[in-house]
Amino acid sequence: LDSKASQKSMLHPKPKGLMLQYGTAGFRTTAKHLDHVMFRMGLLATLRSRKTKSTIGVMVTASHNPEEDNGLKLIDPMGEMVTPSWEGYATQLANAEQEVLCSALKDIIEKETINMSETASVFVGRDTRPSSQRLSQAVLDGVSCLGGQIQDYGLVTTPQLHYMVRCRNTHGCYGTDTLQGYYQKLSQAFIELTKNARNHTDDQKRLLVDGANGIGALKVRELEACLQSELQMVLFNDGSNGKLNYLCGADYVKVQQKPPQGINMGAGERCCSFDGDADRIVYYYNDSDGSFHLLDGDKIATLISTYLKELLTQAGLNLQIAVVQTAYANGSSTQYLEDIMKVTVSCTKTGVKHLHHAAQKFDIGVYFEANGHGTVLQLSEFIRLKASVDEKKHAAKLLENTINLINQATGDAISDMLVIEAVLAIRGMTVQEWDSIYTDLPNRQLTVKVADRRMIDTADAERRAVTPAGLQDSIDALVKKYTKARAFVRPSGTEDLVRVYAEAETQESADVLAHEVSLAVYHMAGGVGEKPKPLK
Ligand SMILES: CC(=O)N[C@H]1[C@@H](OP(=O)(O)O)O[C@H](CO)[C@@H](O)[C@@H]1O
Ligand SMILES: [Mg+2]
Repeated sequence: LDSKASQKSMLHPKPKGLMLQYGTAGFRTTAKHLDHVMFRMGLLATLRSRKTKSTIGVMVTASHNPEEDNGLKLIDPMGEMVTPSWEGYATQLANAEQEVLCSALKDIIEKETINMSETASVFVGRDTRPSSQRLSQAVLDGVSCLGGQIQDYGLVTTPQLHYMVRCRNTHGCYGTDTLQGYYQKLSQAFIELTKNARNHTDDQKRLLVDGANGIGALKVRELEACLQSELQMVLFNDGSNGKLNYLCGADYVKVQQKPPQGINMGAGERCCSFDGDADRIVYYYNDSDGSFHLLDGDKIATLISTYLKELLTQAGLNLQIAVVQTAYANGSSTQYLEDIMKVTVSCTKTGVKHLHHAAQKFDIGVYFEANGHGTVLQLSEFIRLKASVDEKKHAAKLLENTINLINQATGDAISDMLVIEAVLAIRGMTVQEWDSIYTDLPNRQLTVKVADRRMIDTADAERRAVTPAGLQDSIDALVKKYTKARAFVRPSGTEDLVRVYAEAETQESADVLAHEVSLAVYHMAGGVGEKPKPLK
């Protein structure tokens, strides 16, 4: 075994000195540097599979990042992200120099007392990046090198692979582990939910979809065939000529606060954007006066939690529903959920794994990052659908179908889109009505380059900077100058920079505050390069 692993690993050599870290959402860097990481993660996934006696997933993708990048995400047995202690192993294994790779492997096997004669099973998927096929081949090499069984799903969205893993390890209780099984489960639930919906006119059924020139676009096409025209999607940025994530996709729309290129929006038309691996979604529309309105993860969480809360009441179920957010959640959304909806709101660090974990603590946990990554957890365990009164029966049926529509393994742009479309149809709500539930505080996100972003340490779910000394005091003093203002800074977990967030009563104040805070970071936390310039 040893000699096989070391021989094979020679075919996937590690560039000497290259150090990478399993970050907020896995490995991510320029595709050229990833071959050895892929091979080694194939090895690691096989160990993880033996350890858990379950199927493990490996997804090759760099999500919303540029086409030239790539990356990898490891998926644990229930379809969730890999557990933190194994993220540590992933980093160790990725960084081991060639000569010590085998002993690094042995260390893990010993520490975790892994029985190498157990069978191992690994599911592999990839996005549409040009480098993904070659890199996923390296993963497969790693798996077969340690004798693991492989199922290669080829081109799938990240959440589809999470779904497959969950299906396999729950022995069919969650669904069938094929693409057809995925489309059928979602589309049946969607059709059940919407077929008797009040205002499901052709107008209401129309949705413009920006596929970010990625995998989401391909998969929307496949889904479409199963929806029996209950949803009429018009697809833009389908990858036929544009570049992946370039001037389009959910991240671009959220950060730039403007529509993607390549979409043809009529006034009031409902539009959505996926990111490059289709695990995020944001909605938006243009007013009749041409002004752009974004409905981000916070608006989505509000819509879904309000709908679920109402259904629970109608079904006579007394369950605690909570919304989990991060510091990036718009202050208006938090206020609306807590004060008007009387829903518990909890705030965690950035990164889906933190939100997912926090959401598991409630009967029903709705979690969304402001950028549109999120889902709902634990519906099925708690809802016993034994309603007797007719009205209750109806609500219970709606709940049952809603559960089937949700990908509980992870945030899923396709599933979230169908949930949102169903809720809007059931409530007979336009995108403008949804938007007007509360009004976002104007906000701005900026980034600052510093010599070492680890200089900044945060506390209180990243809302306060503990180091460098004095930085938080400066931020507090700046925030005080504006009405309804809030600002915070944190080191990114995926890029070598510091992120700055500010919100305030007017866009102008939010912009100025974000710039002032950027300057404070630049001066106090070792900024490099040009001083941050004010926004125009
Ligand atoms: C402000 C922001 O959007 N941050 C993103 C980004 O993390 P950073 O740690 O901020 O780089 O990428 C993560 C992975 O995709 C995502 O979970 C997170 O929400
Ligand atoms: Mg993504």
